[in-house]
Amino acid sequence: MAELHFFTGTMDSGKSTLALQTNHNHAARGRIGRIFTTRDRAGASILSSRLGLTHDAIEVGEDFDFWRYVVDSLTQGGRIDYLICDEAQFYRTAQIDQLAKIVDELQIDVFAFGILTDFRTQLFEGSSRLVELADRMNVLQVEALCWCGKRATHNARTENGVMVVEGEVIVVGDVDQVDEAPADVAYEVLCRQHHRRRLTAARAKAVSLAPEPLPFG
Ligand SMILES: Nc1ncnc2c1ncn2[C@@H]1O[C@H](COP(=O)(O)OP(=O)(O)O)[C@@H](O)[C@H]1O
Ligand SMILES: Cc1cn([C@H]2C[C@H](O)[C@@H](COP(=O)(O)O)O2)c(=O)[nH]c1=O
Repeated sequence: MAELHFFTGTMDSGKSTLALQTNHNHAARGRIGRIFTTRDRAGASILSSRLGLTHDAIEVGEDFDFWRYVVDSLTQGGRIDYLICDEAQFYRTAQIDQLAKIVDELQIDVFAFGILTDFRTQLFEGSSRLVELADRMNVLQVEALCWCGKRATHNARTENGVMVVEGEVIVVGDVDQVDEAPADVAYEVLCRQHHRRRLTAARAKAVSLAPEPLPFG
């Protein structure tokens, strides 16, 4: 039976690496797949991992129709055994619904990868629908760590080095500054406590270096 798999973790937890490994393992056994992504840091129609691997991919635009794409491919004599879908947090609800229909009606495995929540700690549209529909939800085993050493569970956004909790939901960027991001935007993974307190690594360092007040009075 085909299944809809959702692999999730914070930014920098290895999702894109696992997406490429999954594709490699299936392709190595003669299965034929298609790779999709959207708004990858490396640019359009590329799936990139921080380990240096990249692969051509089909760019998923706002109006892309997975069901139509797969049905058209099969009708034209193509073969599809599985789909790899990276940055799935950015997909629309209707697109996740199409992926579920492809699994159920065409018996094609779908492996979706994405972060669960945005910088405000709210579910992304695509991830929310995947949580509702996936046959299996898997949290990445390689843990990204907060600066304090605890498991990172949340993604923080900084502007000019200061953590923010308001703004556009989608801003492509990296845990280090990247060329494509607005000059002042970056991300940092944090544990929940430090996300709640808006305590990034830089702020924690600044606080710890602040001089003790002198014991007057
Ligand atoms: N120089 C490196 N050596 C070993 N592992 C690295 C290196 N750089 C990045 N990584 C690994 O790559 C992971 C990020 O992989 P990636 O697939 O790009 O993450 P995601 O798609 O979840 O954002 C990091 O958590 C780390 O484990
Ligand atoms: C938290 C958050 C992230 N993003 C963007 C930043 C990156 O381009 C991707 C995540 O990619 P990764 O491979 O998992 O590192 O999402 C965003 O647009 N909005 C956010 O709130």
